[in-house]
Amino acid sequence: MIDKEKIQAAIRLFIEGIGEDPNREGLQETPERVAEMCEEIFAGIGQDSHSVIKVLKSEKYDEIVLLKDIPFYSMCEHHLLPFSGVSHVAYIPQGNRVTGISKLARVVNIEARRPQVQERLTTDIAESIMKALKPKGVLVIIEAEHLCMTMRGIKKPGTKVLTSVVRGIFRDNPATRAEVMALIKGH
Ligand SMILES: Nc1nc2c(ncn2[C@@H]2O[C@H](COP(=O)(O)OP(=O)(O)OP(=O)(O)O)[C@@H](O)[C@H]2O)c(=O)[nH]1
Ligand SMILES: [Zn+2]
Repeated sequence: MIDKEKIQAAIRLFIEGIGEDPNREGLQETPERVAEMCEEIFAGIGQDSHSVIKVLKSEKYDEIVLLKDIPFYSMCEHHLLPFSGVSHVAYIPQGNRVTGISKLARVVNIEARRPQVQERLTTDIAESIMKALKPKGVLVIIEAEHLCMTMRGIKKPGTKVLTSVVRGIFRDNPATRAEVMALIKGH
């Protein structure tokens, strides 16, 4: 649960810490705004993403399902700066255990809306789907740009970080993996 009062007190101190005046007109309501914002951007803390996945009982399908280019925003846990980009999520159902496509994007949102590192975000999305659907395989790829690498520090704008987590048949069968990679690349 987000403690808005704590966040507001912290932001007031933070404003003082950077040498600004928390009572200056433009900053007066900032602690409240940041607390409101945190409720949204950290909404995934404490949520079990696998519990949003429900099996659509009437569906009969056991081929690749791919959601491509799902946009996401997350917060780097080292610097509390955003990293964002797109994720691609694919799975192959087992025993017709298909879920609603929006649920996969919901899993991405829940896992992204916490302090994160990209590797853990990628792994947690894949494991959540494995846990809920027990599919033949899962593949998650994330392409992201990290503000902590672009606006500060090493300052390399345009650098993309790619991570992939591959489970089940996508790992064991190169032809199946090649098929989904071709779909992701748009062939
Ligand atoms: N593996 C991984 N590293 C990340 C991610 N986001 C940020 N980092 C890195 O976390 C590291 C933290 O390193 P530190 O040396 O403790 O922090 P720092 O002195 O601010 O590092 P610099 O960014 O190099 O200036 C940096 O190399 C960041 O680039 C991520 O999602 N995954
Ligand atoms: Zn960072």
